[in-house]
Amino acid sequence: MNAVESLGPAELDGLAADIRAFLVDKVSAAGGHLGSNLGVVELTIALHRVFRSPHDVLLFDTGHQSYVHKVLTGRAGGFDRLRQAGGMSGYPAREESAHDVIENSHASTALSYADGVAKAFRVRGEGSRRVVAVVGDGALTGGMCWEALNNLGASPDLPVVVVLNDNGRSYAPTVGGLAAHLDDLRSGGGSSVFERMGLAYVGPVDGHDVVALETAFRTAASCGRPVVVHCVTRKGKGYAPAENDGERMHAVGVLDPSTGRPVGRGGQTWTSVFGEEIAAIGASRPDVVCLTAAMPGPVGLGPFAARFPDRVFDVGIAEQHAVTAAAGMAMTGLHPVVAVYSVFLSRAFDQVLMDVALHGLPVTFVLDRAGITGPDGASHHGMWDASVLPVVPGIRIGAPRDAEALRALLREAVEDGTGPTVVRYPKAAVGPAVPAVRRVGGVDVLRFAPEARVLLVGVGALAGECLAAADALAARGVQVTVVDPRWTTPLDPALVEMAAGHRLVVAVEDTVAAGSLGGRLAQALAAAGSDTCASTCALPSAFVPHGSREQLLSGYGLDADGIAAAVLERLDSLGERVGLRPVA
Ligand SMILES: Cc1ncc(C[n+]2csc(CCOP(=O)(O)OP(=O)(O)O)c2C)c(N)n1
Ligand SMILES: CC(=O)[C@@H](O)[C@H](O)COP(=O)(O)O
Ligand SMILES: [Mg+2]
Repeated sequence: MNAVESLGPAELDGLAADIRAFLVDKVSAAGGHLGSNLGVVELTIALHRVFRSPHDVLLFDTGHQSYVHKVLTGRAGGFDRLRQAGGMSGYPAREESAHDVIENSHASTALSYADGVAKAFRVRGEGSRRVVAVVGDGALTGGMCWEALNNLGASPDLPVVVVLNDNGRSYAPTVGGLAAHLDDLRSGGGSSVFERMGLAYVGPVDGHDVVALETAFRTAASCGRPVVVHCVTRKGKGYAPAENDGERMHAVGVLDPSTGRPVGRGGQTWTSVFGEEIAAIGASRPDVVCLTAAMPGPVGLGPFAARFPDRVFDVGIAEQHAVTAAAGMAMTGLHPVVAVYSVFLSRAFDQVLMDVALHGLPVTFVLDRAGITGPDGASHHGMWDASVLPVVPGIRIGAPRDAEALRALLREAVEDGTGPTVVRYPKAAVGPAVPAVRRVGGVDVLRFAPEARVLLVGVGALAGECLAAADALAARGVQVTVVDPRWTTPLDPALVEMAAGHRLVVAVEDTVAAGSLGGRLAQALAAAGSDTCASTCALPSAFVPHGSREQLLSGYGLDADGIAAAVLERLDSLGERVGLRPVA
């Protein structure tokens, strides 16, 4: 018997209140997902009273709403270091507990996992084990959910319980026909789409009444076939600052719990610079429209939406649809800007390749949270796009080093009518302006040392670290020229020519080394017969854990000290480290 099974109704109410207070206390201190977890307190308590985790398998779609599950499975102590390096993950983590299954924080996957796990139990003769998938109304707007529902509807003997956590919103209110249907169901209207597809339907259920939830879950558990339990909840329940917040405090930084106000954050971010500039562009370019996958606020489309509400399209958590709908818009004379987090574009690679690039369509992808993001861990770092997308024929990828460069690259991107363009930047405050001393071809020279035998190629936001590294190296007698390629794909011939004039070129990139600019530069130098040694300071093809962006970048040598050390090491290996002045 687990900790919650034996509790009576009064004790259950007390437990729910205690958990809510605990969540506000811990998440306001560490940052994390607050509104979503406040909304699933009773739901998760009821789950653990009815189902025997881990014998029965509990799956959380997206996983950002699994904090209560972690409390109920013995991990309350982990919240003091939530999402910190070496601390507890903000998502289910298999190494943390046998109760955790899905580590991927990308939405709309849990029903497919459920279909697979349940079919595997049947094949293995373990058909008595129930499979429960908790999915939000936002995640349910994702196409994979409907692929899974289609299969579940064809498998009447699978004991899968789909717990639909319907709070009516992702960050913003959930959009589309599904939202209208769920509204109908909430008001008791007609048969559900789920029943029409072959699943059973239980609900709507008050998602904050543990007894009602238990009854519904027991009914569902006993029907031995795929069933949807439609739970109606409130995001942010029990904490007024969350309940009154425009995004219900979906994802927060450190807060003052008494007021809900952010503590210590502020300053210009890449996102805010984008938001201002795209709104300015929209004023002079009526053909520019913007698309978001349920994240208008987080990607910075607020200013554009305020000025041009008819030119912003929130498609729900449906990146594949966003990209191909944008292709349709581009085919029809518009210039769409698809604003998504870098890592979420991964699931729409085919759409970028075959719906946009194959047709040479002018779609601009603005990828926020590119590179190491930090606290959201392995399935959130935007470390793949700049290494995967360069294979797309005709694509151009730009990485700004400062706010002015972002504005310029964005304008160049929306001016380009020949094919897909990408502008990518990290989850960080925008650093100080980094002026160029001159431009050669498309390449900005940031620091020129006439006798330099070393060329540092600083990509995007890491250009500042490269300048600091060059200072450190100069103090030790190693002269370095530093450049910013601006557009990292396609490779600028001026960059190749510049690199060929040096003994060593090191590209510094917030992306996976395989497919990086440094790798492509090495290939181009070899093809040109150059004996320049080309190298890259980048990320490994690995799943990088959570931590702060600064810590993780430093750990991978992507800060000034690490870059300087890498240059010295490579010079050493080339026998070029003569006459080195000792560190002062
Ligand atoms: C593929 C993908 N796109 C976007 C996101 C960002 N994201 C995280 S949670 C969320 C909203 C989820 O809404 P819902 O499923 O209703 O859960 P709730 O927070 O309301 O409980 C979004 C858009 C994501 N995790 N995965
Ligand atoms: C779970 C999810 O994908 C988002 O909520 C994400 O965690 C938000 O990330 P930011 O906090 O970087 O906006
Ligand atoms: Mg929701």
